[in-house]
Amino acid sequence: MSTQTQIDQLKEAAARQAVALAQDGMVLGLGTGSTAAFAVAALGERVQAGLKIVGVPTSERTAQQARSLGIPLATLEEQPRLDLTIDGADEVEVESLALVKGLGGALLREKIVAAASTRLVIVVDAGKLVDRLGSRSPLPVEVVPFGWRTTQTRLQNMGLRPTLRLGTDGQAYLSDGGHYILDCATGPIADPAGLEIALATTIGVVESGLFIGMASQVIVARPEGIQTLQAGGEHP
Ligand SMILES: O=C(CO)[C@H](O)[C@H](O)COP(=O)(O)O
Repeated sequence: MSTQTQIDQLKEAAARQAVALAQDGMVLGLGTGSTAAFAVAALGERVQAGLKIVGVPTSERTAQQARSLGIPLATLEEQPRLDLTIDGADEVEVESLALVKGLGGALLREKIVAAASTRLVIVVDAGKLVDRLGSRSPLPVEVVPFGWRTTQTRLQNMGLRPTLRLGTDGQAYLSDGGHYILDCATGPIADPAGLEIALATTIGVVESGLFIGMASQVIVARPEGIQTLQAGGEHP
């Protein structure tokens, strides 16, 4: 079996554990990415078996998958409070459960949905765990297309190394919101909360992939078993 197949099996098992938290009557945020897709698939099975929930998708991609599985969907306007969101992440800082998200391109909608959720449960494989955010992944920053090079220069002046994300067609990648993404090499980030505030007040920036103080629980797929990290300490 290839390593990738093994990682996928572990991610699927961890995603199923997250989906086991869903209960009748809940409004659920549906994340985006390959791990979140395993969770949506498992949720689809539970809905087909009779679970009564409503999902709020974080991307057009996830909405399409959920619809194909018969998961009832709502907008945030229809369901402004969510009980639980299940999503993936690109990096998890072990001590704080701060996250980098957005390599899948859905960071803005993911952050809006996460902020409306009572609980945000993140599912990752162990390779995503880091001591400091920025150690293994670039930090995606969603920006307005108009004047994006001036925004890029502002980010460079903050010490980041931003590169415009391209789509498979070689053109600038467009998020569901019609924005560009600048993937910023940062190196280990000493003060993620400070950087998030600095980015939020940078002209041209729509949102950053820093999710600080949002995750309530991280379910980690490890070859030796599934581990749950809770905000405030590991779960037995
Ligand atoms: O933030 C995301 C999408 O915007 C994804 O959750 C993140 O990129 C992880 O994706 P994957 O599970 O495919 O590794």
